[in-house]
Amino acid sequence: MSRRQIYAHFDRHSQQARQMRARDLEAVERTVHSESAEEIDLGYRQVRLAAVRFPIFDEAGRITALCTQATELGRPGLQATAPSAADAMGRADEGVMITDARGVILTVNAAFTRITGYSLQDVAGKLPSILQSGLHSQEFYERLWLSLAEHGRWQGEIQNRRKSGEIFPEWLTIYAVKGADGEVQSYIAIFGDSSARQCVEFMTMHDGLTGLPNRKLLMERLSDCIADARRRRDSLAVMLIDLDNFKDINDSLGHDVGDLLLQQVAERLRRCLCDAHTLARAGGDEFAVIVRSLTIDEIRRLAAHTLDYLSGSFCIRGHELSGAASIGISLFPEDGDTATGLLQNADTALYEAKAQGRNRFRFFAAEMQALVQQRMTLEAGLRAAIDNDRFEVVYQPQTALAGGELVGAEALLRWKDPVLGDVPAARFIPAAVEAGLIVTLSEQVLAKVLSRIALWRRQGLMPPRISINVAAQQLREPHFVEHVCELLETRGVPPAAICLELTEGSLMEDLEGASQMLSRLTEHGIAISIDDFGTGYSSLAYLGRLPIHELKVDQSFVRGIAGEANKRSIITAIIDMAHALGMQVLAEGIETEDQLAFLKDQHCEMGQGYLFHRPLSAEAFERLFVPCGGPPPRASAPAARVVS
Ligand SMILES: Nc1nc2c(ncn2[C@@H]2O[C@H](COP(=O)(O)OP(=O)(O)OP(=O)(O)O)[C@@H](O)[C@H]2O)c(=O)[nH]1
Repeated sequence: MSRRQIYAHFDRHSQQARQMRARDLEAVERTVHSESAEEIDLGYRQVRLAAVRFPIFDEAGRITALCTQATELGRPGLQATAPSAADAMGRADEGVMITDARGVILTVNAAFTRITGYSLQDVAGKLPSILQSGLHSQEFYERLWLSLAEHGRWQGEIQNRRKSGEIFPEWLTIYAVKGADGEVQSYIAIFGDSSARQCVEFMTMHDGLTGLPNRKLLMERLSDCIADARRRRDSLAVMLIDLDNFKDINDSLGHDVGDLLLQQVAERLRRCLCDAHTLARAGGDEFAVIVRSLTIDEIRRLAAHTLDYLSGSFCIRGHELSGAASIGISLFPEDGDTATGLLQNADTALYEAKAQGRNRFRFFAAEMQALVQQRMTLEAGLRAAIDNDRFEVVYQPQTALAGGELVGAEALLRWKDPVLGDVPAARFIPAAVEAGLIVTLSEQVLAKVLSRIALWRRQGLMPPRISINVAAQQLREPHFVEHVCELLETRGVPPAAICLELTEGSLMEDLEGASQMLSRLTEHGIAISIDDFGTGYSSLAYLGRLPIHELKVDQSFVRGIAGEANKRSIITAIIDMAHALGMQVLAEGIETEDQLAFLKDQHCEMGQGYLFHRPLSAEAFERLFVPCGGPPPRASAPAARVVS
């Protein structure tokens, strides 16, 4: 190619680029779609195109992109005539419908027939309402027509009905085509499911993981449904479905497995809820359902059915996982008449369902708001108390029943909040569990107690063995044993100086895992005590297999010593069996001489309670220590016996 030919080649292309750009700019400036017939010289052949340009708008009505769809019309010479609109429409992938200014359908293209099932003969002369699904409110259509009148276009997702009766979502753009006099001459509606534009729009309105409508689309649909329910005086409810303890699955098996579970849950929900209800992913592990035209009883049954349906296990990468969930429900109009209000109150009801133990549904009730508010205040207070180290550890002494000497103490938490005042442990511990703060809090206490023991030892004092409570959630931490050992080592505290107290329930959650963990703790020389013994359902046969040093008889039994023969029998049985298994027994909540006498009679080794001491501050407690040189307190744990 000569230099002149090369220049000519580039000239031709830059000229074509300028022409195309001019057409793009024109479509952008006019903010309407435009159609044109174009010829492109590819150098090796001429191409004739029917091009349609669509501006793509953001929510504020600004143009964010321009989409050009061009269809080759054939080589010049093969097709001598200029492309007609019908020709371009016939080749388009998207459904196209053209109406006159009154909305009467003039023509449709082949893609329209493919998507809707209606031929041109079926719809010519009819109104587009032939496609209506009945799922949109009057207000929805009013907004559509208003937008067409004001801006000359409308764009959005619409649920339409095919000739077969099936309802389908489509991304629709309608243009009002005006004549020179400014009057609307016709409307062009373009819809389909194969263009990049629709794909982009779909992505902004749908959740990428599950393909469900996202929160944005949920809010739009909910607003439409509210308007529709108001107009038709129909019922409407919002169900918020949140998976229970989903975080544990992410934490233990990884986000990938969590993602797969979310996808399968979405699929199961799709199957469980028929098309009449709109399902969306509201965010995280939360799904929302817009329930239309059901009575309260029907909604109740739907919620119970949904929980049932989800609670069947899911098999993901070889793991059997639970899809158990909680549901909060709000009703229109009594619980709110806006999308935001209904969702907020469904969320409050959901919070209540979680607080009451999960795997249940709750309808919103006005009094829940106060409860939720209280819990949120408590949770915020807890977070601040943890951050600002506002918890005080007090020590309740433990006494040998036979000789009366000090043998240990249980570290107990006290919280005096600047706003909430004294908050009892029975209130803040469950709240910390509920808020997912119990592990952080327990670790803080452990570190605090070990630092105090280290300080006493540095001061030459000889503290007795200190018992520290361990939460069930801590046992699930994979590096719990290492963490405890590291804390002991860095503070220079011997393992025998502490005893870890666990509840029966926390062991029974995963007996195998707990057994391994306890073995490792005792191998390091740490004593183990079972708290609140007798209140759970664990059998001594199970516990006998675990390396446990001590059983604590729950104070409810001790309180019953005076008047309830069965409580006395239970205590006797616990003590006898514990001794047979090589464990010592400590009775909690001893308040009277009679209780003490009975327990001594049964050879219960130790006790704690107001009869001996109330919980004491660290300073008051240390005054009980035996001075150096005196008889040493029993700081070392008795050997645990494992019965196989
Ligand atoms: N795998 C995965 N996890 C997500 C996704 N979005 C949010 N999450 C996680 O989902 C969890 C949801 O938190 P919560 O609902 O408070 O936790 P939960 O364990 O289910 O607790 P409850 O709802 O109180 O039973 C968080 O740990 C998020 O990190 C996602 O797309 N994929």
